[in-house]
Amino acid sequence: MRGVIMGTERSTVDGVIRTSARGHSVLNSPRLNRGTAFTRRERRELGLVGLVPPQVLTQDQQAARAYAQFRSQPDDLAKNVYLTALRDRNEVLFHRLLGDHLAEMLPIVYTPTVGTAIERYSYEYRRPRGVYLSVDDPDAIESSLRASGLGADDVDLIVATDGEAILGIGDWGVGGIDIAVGKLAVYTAAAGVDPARTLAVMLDVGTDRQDLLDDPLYLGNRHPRVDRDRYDAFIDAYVTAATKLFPDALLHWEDFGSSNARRVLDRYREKTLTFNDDIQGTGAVNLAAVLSGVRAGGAALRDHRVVLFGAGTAGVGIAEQLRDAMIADGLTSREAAGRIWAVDRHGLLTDGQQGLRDFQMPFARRRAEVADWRHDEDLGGVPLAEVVDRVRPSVLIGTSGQGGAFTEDIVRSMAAHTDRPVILPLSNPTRLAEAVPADLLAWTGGRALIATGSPFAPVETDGVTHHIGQANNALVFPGLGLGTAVARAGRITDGMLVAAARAIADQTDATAPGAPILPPIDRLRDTSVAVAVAVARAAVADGVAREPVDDTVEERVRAAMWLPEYPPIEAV
Ligand SMILES: NC(=O)C1=CN([C@@H]2O[C@H](COP(=O)(O)OP(=O)(O)OC[C@H]3O[C@@H](n4cnc5c(N)ncnc54)[C@H](O)[C@@H]3O)[C@@H](O)[C@H]2O)C=CC1
Ligand SMILES: CC(=O)C(=O)O
Ligand SMILES: [Mg+2]
Repeated sequence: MRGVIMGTERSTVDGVIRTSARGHSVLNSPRLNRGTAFTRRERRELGLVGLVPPQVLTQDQQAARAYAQFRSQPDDLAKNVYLTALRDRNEVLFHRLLGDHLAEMLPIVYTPTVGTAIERYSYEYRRPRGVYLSVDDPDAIESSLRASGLGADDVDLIVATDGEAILGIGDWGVGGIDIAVGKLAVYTAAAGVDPARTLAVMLDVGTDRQDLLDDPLYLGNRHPRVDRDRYDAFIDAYVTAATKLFPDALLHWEDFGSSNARRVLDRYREKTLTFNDDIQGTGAVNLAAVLSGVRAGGAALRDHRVVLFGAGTAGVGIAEQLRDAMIADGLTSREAAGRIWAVDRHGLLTDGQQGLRDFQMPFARRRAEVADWRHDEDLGGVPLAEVVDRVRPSVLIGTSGQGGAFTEDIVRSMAAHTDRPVILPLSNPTRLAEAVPADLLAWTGGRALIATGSPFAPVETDGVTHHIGQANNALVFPGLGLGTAVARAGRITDGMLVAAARAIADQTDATAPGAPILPPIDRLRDTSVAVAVAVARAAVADGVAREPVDDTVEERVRAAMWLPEYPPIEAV
């Protein structure tokens, strides 16, 4: 725990924090501070007598007061700001509160409210969190990472973003750091990743959002995003420095623009311990939702037809994992790809289509195949409605960031040909969901099996309460990170992702009326344990584990989980 404050160590043997800090230095460190919960002895030894009010509270009392303060905030953004401030004051208490009220608070620290916090970043800014690396100062990358105070053995995980494709809301420049910070909160809440052993990194390469460039309060680099050569050199310098300083850390990439996301992952995935959440995490959670939905519907995965709307980072990541799962289910690679129809901003992906991107090509249909389908001149291709009419899909997935794109006509057309349509409007935040569950259930007579990217309340139809699963990569990445750490895996393999997906699907039984197709958020910790166990085993099977895994793996996973308790603290 060197990153906390000079002169502070947390023993790996007895868990005791030993610190030479005194007085305000202790209170101002969110990792050392426990405010009114410092005991009388601790107050005396740490020079705190007179600096905090006399009463000593338990953590339970502190948590009750903080929860009341949270509840009294006027709106969700204010709640987000409140929790951020709490995290900056007393990190253990923040995680205690989040863990106790996960279903209520996750939408505040994560999607959807984190999207608003990112849009408002330069206005709501109070204090920095994480490391801000600038493309204009590449020589400072290493020293900035060192300035975190963390040493080679101190970091398990770094979440980095360049802020270009935040959720579905686009380029928000430096404000994007809040998605990295939000993901880290989820890692800890869901899988007990020790927050002291993580870092959020903003890779500031500029922004193309003119409003931000014109805004005098904007806090990031005030220039357009740099060209590809400078970009790649900067990313390379970051990876080189991060892997040199923190050789065991998992490098997590979040919310990059689609071509950069793919290129960066492809460049480093074989060389280092790295993972793109939007491609791989989303692919895995979606696979879990489809496996669970398909199981409830009764037909084998290989017999399904999938229409995917929005073939960007997440969409193509999903298509790849579905294709691979269908291959595992007995189809050839060609047959499997043939069961997926991907639609993007110019309609169905077809070969030779203008603007088709490299990573989309494996999912482009032959033009001849759709020659007599209705084309929309303005769109420049076959629209979603026509694709659904022709294909009669049993699975419809949205990763387009286009709120309301799954219209009543489209959904009714789909539902006319399948008993249990699996419909996954995955776009975030909430207003960008391709459809809302209440409509989907109304249009399908309650038959749709639904999961959404952002949380939705249960829906009542014909006396059945339908619980809506949240198909968010939050079901995947925390357990993936934990399992990777327990097995000391050197790489993230496709096998580890499939194992995560299967473990999630096994956590729920969607056959009961109204049951969700994914495990609920309030069981996120158990889900993450199941994912971590499956991931650790898969790491061994794939030959990337440096730690053996045996029957005790679940115990080891649970033992590795950090808990939001105040550890013993001693003045030295
Ligand atoms: N539930 C989850 O776990 C996740 C959800 N997402 C959501 O998926 C959405 C997309 O995210 P990314 O793939 O990272 O972004 P992206 O920008 O890489 O992909 C979006 C794709 O949608 C396409 N598109 C835009 N307008 C369209 C239109 N009118 N019709 C059809 N396609 C259109 C774009 O051309 C692009 O290919 C976001 O809303 C994001 O929040 C992303 C990752 C995880
Ligand atoms: C959940 C997530 O990673 C996204 O919407 O980008
Ligand atoms: Mg994301």
